[in-house]
Amino acid sequence: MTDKSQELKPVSDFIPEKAPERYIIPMEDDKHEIALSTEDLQVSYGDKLSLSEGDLRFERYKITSLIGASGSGKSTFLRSLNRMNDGVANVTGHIWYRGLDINSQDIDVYEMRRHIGMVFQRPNPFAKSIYDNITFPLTRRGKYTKAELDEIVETTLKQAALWDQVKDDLNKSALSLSGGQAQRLVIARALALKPDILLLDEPSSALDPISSAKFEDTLLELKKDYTIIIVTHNMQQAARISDYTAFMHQGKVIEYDLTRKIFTRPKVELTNDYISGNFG
Ligand SMILES: Nc1ncnc2c1ncn2[C@@H]1O[C@H](COP(=O)(O)OP(=O)(O)OP(=O)(O)O)[C@@H](O)[C@H]1O
Repeated sequence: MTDKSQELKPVSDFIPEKAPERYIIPMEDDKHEIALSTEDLQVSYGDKLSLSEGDLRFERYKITSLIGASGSGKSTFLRSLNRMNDGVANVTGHIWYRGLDINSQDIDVYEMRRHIGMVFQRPNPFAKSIYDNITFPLTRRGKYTKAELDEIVETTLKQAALWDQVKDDLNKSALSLSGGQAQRLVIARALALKPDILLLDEPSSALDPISSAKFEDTLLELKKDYTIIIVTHNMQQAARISDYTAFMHQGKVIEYDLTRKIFTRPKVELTNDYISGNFG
């Protein structure tokens, strides 16, 4: 397998030649870096087109929320961004990341996923110790000393705001953690691969309000170093944590703007209807 990461250009060097005009992030100055962008993205499950006109640009070190009613295509969009729909759906169009179209056939998908990590709705720790949950994906593909692994475990658990709670129990089974702790462990596991971008699919829907609030604090802390794209049904959450929000409806991005604009003065009536609770 070729190591495509060799060819990745610094994000700052990359300005898509053919940037989709329709949903370009509303830039208020010219200091915005684009971490990832999609162009003409379409996703079909069999004959059914579930995502079209998915042209978005995601800004680096920001949180972007994807909101919309059930079945509007949010997860379909998100999962396509790191090729989780391979073998499940037909995904056409381009996903630009550091100058590469990562939707093309010759991409090393596993390597790409080290750069673009994903956390699912239900925390899915492995039936292993807390320590091994973080180190297992690393040692499968590379060589690390014990000291290096110790360091990674401590750093990522601190980043995910879990270290203080588990530092004396690293050999305990991850299955003994609470839902909120397990979700933070899964985040730590994703961070251990040092991704650029974190894709989160309704990551706090299974959490109680206190765990969810802590989780939001963790995300706000993480955005200093990571670009985060999150699917959420919780509009208060989108309004609290995200810089940008895309509203989706029936497989299309209807409106994409700064979060404060989407939630205070959306341009499209349908967006207004959705955020006012008139449907969904
Ligand atoms: N694996 C699949 N096979 C067939 N159809 C699918 C599959 N996954 C999603 N779909 C269809 O694609 C459309 C979009 O679904 P998707 O899960 O992306 O929506 P969503 O906005 O994330 O919904 P929710 O908020 O309920 O998770 C739906 O009509 C759904 O039935």
